[in-house]
Amino acid sequence: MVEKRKPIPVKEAVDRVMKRAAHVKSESVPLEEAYGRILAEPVIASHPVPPFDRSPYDGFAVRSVDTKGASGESRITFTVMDHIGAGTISSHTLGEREAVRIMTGAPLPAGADAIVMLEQTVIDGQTFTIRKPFAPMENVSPKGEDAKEGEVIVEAGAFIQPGVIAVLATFGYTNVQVATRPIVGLLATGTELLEVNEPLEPGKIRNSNGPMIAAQLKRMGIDCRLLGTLPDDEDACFNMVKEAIHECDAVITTGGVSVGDFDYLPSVYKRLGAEVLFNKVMMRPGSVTTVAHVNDTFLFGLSGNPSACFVGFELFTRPALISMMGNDKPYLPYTKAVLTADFAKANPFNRFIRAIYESTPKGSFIEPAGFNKSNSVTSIARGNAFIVLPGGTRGFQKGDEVDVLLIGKEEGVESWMLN
Ligand SMILES: Nc1nc2c(c(=O)[nH]1)N[C@H]1C(S)=C(S)[C@@H](COP(=O)(O)OP(=O)(O)OC[C@H]3O[C@@H](n4cnc5c(N)ncnc54)[C@H](O)[C@@H]3O)O[C@H]1N2
Ligand code: MOO
Ligand SMILES: [Mg+2]
Repeated sequence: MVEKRKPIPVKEAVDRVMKRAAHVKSESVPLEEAYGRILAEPVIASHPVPPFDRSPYDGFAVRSVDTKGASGESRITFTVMDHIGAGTISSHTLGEREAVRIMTGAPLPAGADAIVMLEQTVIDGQTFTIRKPFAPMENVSPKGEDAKEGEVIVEAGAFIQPGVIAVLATFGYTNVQVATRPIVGLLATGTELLEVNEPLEPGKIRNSNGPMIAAQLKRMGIDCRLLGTLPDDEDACFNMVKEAIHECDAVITTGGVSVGDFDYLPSVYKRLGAEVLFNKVMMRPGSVTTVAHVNDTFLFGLSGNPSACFVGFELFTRPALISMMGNDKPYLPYTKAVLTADFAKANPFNRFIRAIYESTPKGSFIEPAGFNKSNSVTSIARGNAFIVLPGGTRGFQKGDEVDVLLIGKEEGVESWMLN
């Protein structure tokens, strides 16, 4: 008899996966390799930024007290005693109506408490005049204005984007403590599968899911262990997965998760004694996506159908792996957009339509990315987002506002916004 599966809502499925996403360890990496990793320690300012009062302009450092009373009719004259650029310290201490010619980034000389921009002066040899008074600290970039010593600048768990790299460099982190990347094994199953370099044969197709998933992982900065391609053979699949769970934090398979005569993943999970978190989700495509857990290893049983496989990864595998690295923004960014084409089909379950999203000054628009069945490979190539239509609806028209999840963004968001 065909196994009867109980479908659960997408949100419930996402929650069940996320609850099991345990943190991986951390490791130290050189700063040059830290981009794209997840911080395992907060970045704390080890000194004030800037570390000294400095000039934000090319100009003259003066004592504000000497500028009192300056006006167009009564200009005040200063004598230039020294000349410094960024990186150099003046040994001169300013006396009455003395100035140091100073360039952007250079520390204020002793006695100085204001900067006159070059454009605010009339220069004559070693002297210049000004026509307005300057307040104490006017045009000065004071020590600590950007960061105070001891301040937490970036929290642990943050995605290391180029700005975080800049802050790490500022504070002299030659090495950074980051979350280790989960070790992920990837296995494609299917007797019909040919390798990419093989010519087509009757009844066969090339394995496109394997390379696609490897690229989805790569987009997250995660390399995978390629476990190859296996025919629909229960023992072969069982042995491969059994071996892989000892070495991997997650094993991703594609194919063989439905109820067909050659769909062996359900019996593989049973033989492994794995806890199946779910094997039917109220969504299309990807309804048969199965997630299981055994010996601290996730088993992501993604569907063989390419679009279903892609959606299953983005909805379940991706946030789980991100959360395992301690990042608290694991979910796809959510937004809304206006449909620019009708979508007449009924949606018994939540539908995730591969779509082309565009944000313009006139608003955000979205259209399905062509042929959109579960077995479509082309719509994945054309899309950059999912249109999400709620289950139990039908007949969305051009002009309707729909829910959208954005794909391929460097950083995600903190919560899953849909049901
Ligand atoms: N009686 C039922 N039949 C099916 C059901 C169902 O509920 N009852 N579910 C359907 C749905 S929905 C999906 S999705 C598929 C899921 O199938 P499997 O995950 O078991 O995957 P396979 O049977 O192995 O293959 C399905 C399809 O995908 C192609 N495929 C497989 N692997 C790859 C790959 N690596 N690269 C490219 N394409 C791949 C395969 O050739 C098949 O065409 O089941 C429905 N059936
Ligand atoms: O899992 Mo199937 O793709 O629902 O489409
Ligand atoms: Mg099948």
